[in-house]
Amino acid sequence: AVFFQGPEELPKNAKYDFIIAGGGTGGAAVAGRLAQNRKWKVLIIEAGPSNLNVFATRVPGLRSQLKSTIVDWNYTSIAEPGLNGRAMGYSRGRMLGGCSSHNTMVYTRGSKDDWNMRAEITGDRDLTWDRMLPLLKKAEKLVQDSENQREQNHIDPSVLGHNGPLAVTAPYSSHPMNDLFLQATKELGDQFPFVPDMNSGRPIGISWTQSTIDNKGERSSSATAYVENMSGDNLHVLLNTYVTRVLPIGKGKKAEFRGVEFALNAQSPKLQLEAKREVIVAGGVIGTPQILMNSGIGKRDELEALGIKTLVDNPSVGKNFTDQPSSTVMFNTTIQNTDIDMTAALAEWNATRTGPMSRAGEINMIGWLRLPDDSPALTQFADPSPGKDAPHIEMFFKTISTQGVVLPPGSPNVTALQFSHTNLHPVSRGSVTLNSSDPFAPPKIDLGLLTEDVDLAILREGIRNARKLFAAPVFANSVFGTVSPASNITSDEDLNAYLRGAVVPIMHGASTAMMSPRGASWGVVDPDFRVKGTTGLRVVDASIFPTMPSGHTQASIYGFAERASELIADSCK
Ligand SMILES: Cc1cc2nc3c(=O)[nH]c(=O)nc-3n(C[C@H](O)[C@H](O)[C@H](O)COP(=O)(O)OP(=O)(O)OC[C@H]3O[C@@H](n4cnc5c(N)ncnc54)[C@H](O)[C@@H]3O)c2cc1C
Repeated sequence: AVFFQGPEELPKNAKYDFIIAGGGTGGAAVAGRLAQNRKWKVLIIEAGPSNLNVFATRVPGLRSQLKSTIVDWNYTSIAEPGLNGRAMGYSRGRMLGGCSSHNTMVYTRGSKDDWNMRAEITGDRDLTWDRMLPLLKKAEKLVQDSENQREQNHIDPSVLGHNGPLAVTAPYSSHPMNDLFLQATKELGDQFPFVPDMNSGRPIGISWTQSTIDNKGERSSSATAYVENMSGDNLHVLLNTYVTRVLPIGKGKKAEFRGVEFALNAQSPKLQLEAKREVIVAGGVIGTPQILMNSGIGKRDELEALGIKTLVDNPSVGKNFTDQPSSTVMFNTTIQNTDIDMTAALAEWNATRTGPMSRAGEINMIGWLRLPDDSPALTQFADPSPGKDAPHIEMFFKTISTQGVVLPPGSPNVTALQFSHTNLHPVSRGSVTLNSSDPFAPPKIDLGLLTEDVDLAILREGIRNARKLFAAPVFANSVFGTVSPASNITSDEDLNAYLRGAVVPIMHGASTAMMSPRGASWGVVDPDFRVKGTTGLRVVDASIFPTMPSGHTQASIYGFAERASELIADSCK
């Protein structure tokens, strides 16, 4: 690819077939695929810098150092009514690769039911698990970890793709917790069976974690996979440049939005370019609705109240914001801690690309819980999961440490097994709306978390079931009661109070430009990713998700990006 550090460097009279607004996970993936046709000139316009000079994006173990830096948008939500009025920090990557350049790298395709439900909601049979599988595999490249450890029984090699650009592996440490979990799967096999490969379509139980890390112990992102690895000089990347609007060209019946307006910053002049074929908006769950609304595509009365002329009246833009509510649960434990000597670990990574810095964590197992049918959450409320192959809760085991444990003053130090405990299929919805007609002004973000009682009920049952998991015989002498929530917090009322004070968004925001059937009176894009009521304009990122996956979001985005790339290429034949 050819990089430009700002609009002044862009060649005069440059002409592009496709312009991608936002070079994040979806945007860089679709750009890289389109640019494989060397006859097409493709331009990415990305608000942030290149990933290439950001050291911490390369080192898996340094990922948490990227949050709240200049390569993060550092959004803040409103005071959330469901979270005791707490305003939440909301991290989004602001560099080439977007969130895939700074996320935790967990790679989860979700369950078969997720994709089948997406097909049902959108009326597009091509989104079923069976039909999406070849596209997911097209993105993936199963690699051995950088320590060349045997992956037998950690990954089923027949499940993942082998020839795609995105490296996926299951690196592991020698921490004793991994074996303890395997023993627990034998003792509690009914509810927590061992899952040989969590990406095989039914992630229910305990499995080895798969990560987007390559064989050299470095992060694999949409930037490294699709821009660095595969592109030629027909892919141009305009960095540090903010897309303010997409613009209609001509005066057809359906507005042809092939124009893009952009600027270095709020003080600099706005420039325009016209794509010969299409504009693809990929600004992510917040950036995409913001760009659409600034362009006059949104709910008429909301836009007009800000003085923005409505070009396409679509009340769904920015609505349906969905994220998975999560709280850190902690169990008191005497198992060996996972603390590492950062300096030594970094020296090891620099020398040999091995050790703790080459992994996303020291505990390498992940837990997926499907609540039993007679669980109070499912007898009181309609089951929000897409089907019996889908878990309700994810337990992402993070650390065993005294660090991060917050107890009342004067309490003795406690070493805690800490994990994020996440409701994968929330029913609560939030929104992204504009605060002003200034395209640079951060939008108003309402996460909407825990505004529906069923979401609390699922989390409560998740905690109760986690307590059952750690009551397995194998943990009898090493894992004791929960310290967060405290062991005496057991009633619905007490758990609700705890959760409202503890839940945070897991940062998997989606669905603010949701895909719906062609002709539907709701939704923002058709199943071919085209923005309803327009031509020449598509959206490819997490904002189009019809539903959340039973897991993390990046794999779904790569799958959608692969599909969009094929549809776009087909429509240009
Ligand atoms: C801290 C964190 C940890 C996570 N961990 C995981 C994980 O382990 N596994 C997983 O699967 N998912 C994880 N996720 C979620 C996942 O990474 C995201 O859902 C996904 O990468 C989002 O992809 P996207 O294409 O929708 O948007 P993004 O990747 O956010 O891309 C949007 C891009 O558009 C750019 N942009 C926005 N507005 C403009 C504008 N006006 N002009 C120009 N450019 C613009 C942004 O800078 C960005 O590069 C995590 C997310 C976070 C924040």
